[in-house]
Amino acid sequence: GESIRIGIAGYGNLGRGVEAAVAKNRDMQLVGVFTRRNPAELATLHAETSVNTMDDLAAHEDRIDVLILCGGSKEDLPQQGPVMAARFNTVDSFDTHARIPEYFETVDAPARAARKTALISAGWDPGMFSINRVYGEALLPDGDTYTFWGRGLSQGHSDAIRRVPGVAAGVQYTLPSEAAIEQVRNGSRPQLETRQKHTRECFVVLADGADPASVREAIVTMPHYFDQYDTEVHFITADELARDHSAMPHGGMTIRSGNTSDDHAQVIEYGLTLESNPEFTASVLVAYARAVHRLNQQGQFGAVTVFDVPPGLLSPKSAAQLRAELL
Ligand SMILES: NC(=O)C1=CN([C@@H]2O[C@H](COP(=O)(O)OP(=O)(O)OC[C@H]3O[C@@H](n4cnc5c(N)ncnc54)[C@H](OP(=O)(O)O)[C@@H]3O)[C@@H](O)[C@H]2O)C=CC1
Ligand SMILES: N[C@@H](C[C@H]1CC(C(=O)O)=NO1)C(=O)O
Repeated sequence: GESIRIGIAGYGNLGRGVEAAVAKNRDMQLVGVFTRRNPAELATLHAETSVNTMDDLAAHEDRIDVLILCGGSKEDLPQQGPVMAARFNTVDSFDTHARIPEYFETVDAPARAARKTALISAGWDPGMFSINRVYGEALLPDGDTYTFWGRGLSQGHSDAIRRVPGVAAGVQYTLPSEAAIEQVRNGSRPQLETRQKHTRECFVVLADGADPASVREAIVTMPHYFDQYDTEVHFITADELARDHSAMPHGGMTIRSGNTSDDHAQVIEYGLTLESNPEFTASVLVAYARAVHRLNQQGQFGAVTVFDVPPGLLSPKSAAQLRAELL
C-alpha cells in the first residue's frame, strides 16, 4: 500500500533517531524535519531530509500522516503536544510520569475535535516497560512489580537539567542499586523505597557567571525528576562533556515477582540493553506511528497510550502473516 508519511517535530537526539528509524522501515517515508531553530541555523543541522521551521508545518498538514514529536518532556511537549494534536496524528514520548494523566487530557480534547489520533508516552519507560508492568500485574495478581534502569543516560533527566537556568549543557546518568536488584531476583519480594533503588549522577557545564551552588540546589530539589533520589552533581568543562559524555547507552528491566500458589514462586522479567537510548526510543516511536496511522483510519480519535494499542498494529505484516509466522 501507500507509504506512511512521517514528519519530525523537534531535531535533537530523538529527532535524529527518528530520521534513522524511518529509513529502517520500508513502508514509511520521511516528509521532513521541523524545528524551532532560526532559519539561519537550518543549514547547519545536517539532516538527511528537508529541514523546515515549525511555521512551515501548516503547509504540510495534508502531506504528513503521522507527526512524531521529539521535543523535551519538561517544557516542550506540554506546549507542543496539544497544539500538534489539533492538526496531525501524533506520537510522543512524554515521560514525566506524575504528569501523564493531566497531559493525556490536554492532548485528548484537541485530537478528538480534529478527528486525529494522538499516542502519548511511547518509548521504553514509559512505553515498553509500562506494557510489561501491566502484563506482570495481570498475569501474577499475587506479586510485586520492580523497575530498574541503567547504569545509563536518561534523556528525560538530561533534558531537564539542561533547562535549569545557569546550565549551558549537561547529562544525567541513572545508577541502579545492585543490592536491590539481587534481593528482587532471589524472589524475596522486598518493599523498596524510590531512594533505595537508584541514585542519579549529573555532569554539568555551567553557563558563564552561573553560581554552582544554586545550580546544584535547583537540580537536586527538582520535583518529579530528582527530589526523591540521592543525586550527585559534578561540574565539568564543555570539552570534558564532549570527550567523556557523548555516548547515550542505557537499559534496564521490569521484574514481576509473584506466587501462583503457596508452593510456587514465579518471576517475569523483560529487559533492554541499549547502545543508543535515543535511537531505540525513536525506533519504538516509529513502530507506534504505523499503529497510530491505522487507528486513525479505523476512527479511533483522541489520545491513546500504549495500553490501548493492539500489538499486531505495530507490525508491517498483515494479521494473516502474523498468524502464520509469529503466533
Ligand atoms: N519514553 C521514553 O522511554 C523516553 C522518552 N524520552 C523523551 O525524549 C525527550 C527528548 O530527548 P532528547 O531528544 O534527548 O532531547 P534534546 O535536548 O536533544 O532535544 C529536545 C529539543 O531541544 C531542541 N534542541 C536540541 N538540540 C538543540 C540545540 N543544539 N540547540 C537548540 N535547540 C536544541 C530541539 O527542538 P528544536 O529542534 O525545535 O529546536 C529538540 O526537540 C526527553 O525530554 C524525554 O522526555 C527520551 C528517551 C526515552
Ligand atoms: N524516559 C527515560 C527512559 C527510562 C530511563 C529512566 C531513568 O534513567 O530514570 N527512566 O525511564 C529517558 O528519558 O531516557
